[in-house]
Amino acid sequence: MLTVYSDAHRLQHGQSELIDGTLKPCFETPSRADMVLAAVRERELGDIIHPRRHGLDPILRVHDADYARFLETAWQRWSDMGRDYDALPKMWQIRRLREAIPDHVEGQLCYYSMDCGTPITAGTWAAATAAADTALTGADRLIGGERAVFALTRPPGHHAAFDYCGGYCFLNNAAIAAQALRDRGMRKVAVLDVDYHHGNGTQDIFYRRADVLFLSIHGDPRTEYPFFLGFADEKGEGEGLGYNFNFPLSAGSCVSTWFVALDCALDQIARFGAEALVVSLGVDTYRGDPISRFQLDSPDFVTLGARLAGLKLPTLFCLEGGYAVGPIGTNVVNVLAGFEARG
Ligand SMILES: NCCCCCC(=O)NO
Ligand SMILES: [Zn+2]
Repeated sequence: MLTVYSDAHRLQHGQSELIDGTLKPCFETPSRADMVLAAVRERELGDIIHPRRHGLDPILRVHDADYARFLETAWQRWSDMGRDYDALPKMWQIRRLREAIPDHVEGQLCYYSMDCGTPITAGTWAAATAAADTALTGADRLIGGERAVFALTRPPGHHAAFDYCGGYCFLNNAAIAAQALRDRGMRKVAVLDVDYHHGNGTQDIFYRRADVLFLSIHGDPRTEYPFFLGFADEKGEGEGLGYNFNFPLSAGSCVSTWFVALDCALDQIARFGAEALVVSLGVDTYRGDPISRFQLDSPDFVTLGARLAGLKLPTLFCLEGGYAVGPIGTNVVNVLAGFEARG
C-alpha cells in the first residue's frame, strides 16, 4: 500500500494542553508520526511519497474562508503582541453571548476554537496545510487507480469543522479528501471514523448532504469528548437526513461490541452504494491508550483492516488519533496490513 507523508508535520509541536486542571505536555506530538513512519518502513508496507501542493481551493471546499484566514494569520498576529508561547483560548463564545466575530486575534482565537487543547504555534498553518495536501495526494492516487492509500496525516483533522478547530485538529483532512473525490467524479463517498472520539468536525461538514455518508463509532459523548455531538439520534438534516450514522459505545465496551458496531456501519456503507471509502483512522481505541477507554488490542487492528477490505472499495486511510506512542506504529500498520492481506 502506498503511503503519503510529509516531514512538515513536525512544524506542529504544541507545548501544553489543559488536562486535569493543569497545563501538561501535549499528547499529540511529532513522535506519533515518527513511530508510524518507522513501522511503515519496517513492515515494508509499500512506497512512500511526498504530497503535491494543492493550494487553498480544496480546503475552502469544506472550510469557511474567514476561518482559514484566521488559521493562516493567527500566529503572526499573536506574536506581534510580544507573545512567544502557544496561542490557546481562555474563554468561549458560549450561549447568549454575542456571536459577532471579534476583530482582535485573542477574541477570534476564542470564537474559532472548540477547546483549549489545540495550540496554534508558529508552524501550525504550514503543518495543517501539508496534512491536507497529504490527504489530497492520497485522493489523487485513488482517482488514478490505486486500490488503497495511507495518508500519514498529522495534525489530525476529524474534529475540525466548517469553521472551528479543536481536538488537536485544524483542517479536516478526511473531509477535504472526501470532497476532492466528489469533485473528481465519484458520485457517492463514505467517510468512516473509527477513532475513539466522535468525528464532530466531519459530521458538521457533511450533515446536510446525501452524497457523502458519514459514520462514526466512538466513546459515548455522555461521558467522552467531544460531549456535545455524536449521539445516535443525529441522523442528518434536510437532504442529508439518513446519511449520518453515529454508533456511540459506553466507555469500557468490549471488543466484540465494537466489532458489532463496525459490521453495522459496513452494512450501511454497502447499502449506500459508496464508490470510495475514506477512513478516519484513529487508533486511540487501543486498550493502552492514555486518554481513551476502549479495549482493542493490537491483533484486533488486523481484523479491522480485513473487515474494511471486505467492502472492495477504493480506500483512503487518514491518520487521526492514537496516543500510546510505543505501539502506535504497530497498531496503524496492522490495520493497513490486514486490509492488504484480505486482497
Ligand atoms: N483534549 C481533549 C481530548 C481530545 C481528543 C483528541 C482525539 O484523539 N480525537 O480523536
Ligand atoms: Zn481520538
